[in-house]
Amino acid sequence: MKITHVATAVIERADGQFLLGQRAADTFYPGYWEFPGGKIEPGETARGALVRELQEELGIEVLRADPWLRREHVYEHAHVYLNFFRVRAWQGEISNRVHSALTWQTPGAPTVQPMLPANAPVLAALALPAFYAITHANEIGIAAQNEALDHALKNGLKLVQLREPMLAPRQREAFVHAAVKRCHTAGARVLVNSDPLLALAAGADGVHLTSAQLATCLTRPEFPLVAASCHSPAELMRAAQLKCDFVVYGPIRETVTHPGRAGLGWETFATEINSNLGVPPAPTFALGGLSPHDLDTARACGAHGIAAIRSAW
Ligand SMILES: Nc1nc2c([nH]c(=O)n2[C@H]2C[C@H](O)[C@@H](COP(=O)(O)OP(=O)(O)OP(=O)(O)O)O2)c(=O)[nH]1
Repeated sequence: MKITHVATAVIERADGQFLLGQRAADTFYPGYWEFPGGKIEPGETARGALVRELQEELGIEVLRADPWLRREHVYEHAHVYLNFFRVRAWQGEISNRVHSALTWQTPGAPTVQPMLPANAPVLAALALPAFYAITHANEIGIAAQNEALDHALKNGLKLVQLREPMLAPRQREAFVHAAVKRCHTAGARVLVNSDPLLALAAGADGVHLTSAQLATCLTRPEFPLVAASCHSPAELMRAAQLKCDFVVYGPIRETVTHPGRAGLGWETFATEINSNLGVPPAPTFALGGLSPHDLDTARACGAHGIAAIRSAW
């Protein structure tokens, strides 16, 4: 079946809610909810199609569209390749011109059903926050890390990686058990770096695989969340094949943790995460010498968000 290329928009208001439209009666999957967008016409870029579709469907002019996820799905009627953009800036009032209804929804808590089948992973990705904080108790000490973690959780941190390969096993175990409780009490999700058994024992939400583990892991570990560290397009592809929920990719800049490893820079980062791997990559957090100030640049390059060790605490 020939592939139909589609451009789709996650249109987001300043309060974080995003827009869904209900497919009209005369379409495939009538009554199903979808992101606004449509087929890319011959000669059009994905971005060009997005701008045109949002004008036609909603009467708005897109001011900025950041590339985000790609998804491939085979329906009975079509084999689609969806190019998702995040749209946070537009001009004009949204008006409903083609859908049965429009609704604003909260990431992670949609209240409408059914969704188009291709979109389940997209909705899961939308529920991931833009910032992924990584611990380094081995460097700053366990007490200081606990204090910093509590402070960050109080300020809204929602996704944490406990990355403590250098702590002695007993200390690491105690730190991880306590940190998982701290995160859950604050409503944050938490992954344990490289140790599925400890992640399971501590009740963590998932495991974060090192790139070496990614290379040898044959099936997706059984956790609600599985993430991986990637440093090349081949590793991005492997993570996508394993159905990782997200990856971190870098380093963007040279870091204290990896001295001598030159930074990729934003241009290479953008080229590599947007390259055609044969399989669309998982949502990607940029990593390596970054702070929340870099979020805007990361998003313009196609990242989901930013991951950080030092600037997180
Ligand atoms: N707009 C949109 N389409 C999606 C999403 N998810 C998803 O699988 N699709 C699929 C459904 C369609 O097969 C295709 C979108 O093309 P479309 O909306 O222009 O096409 P259509 O077949 O509904 O209508 P038409 O242009 O043939 O009249 O992509 C989504 O979130 N939004």
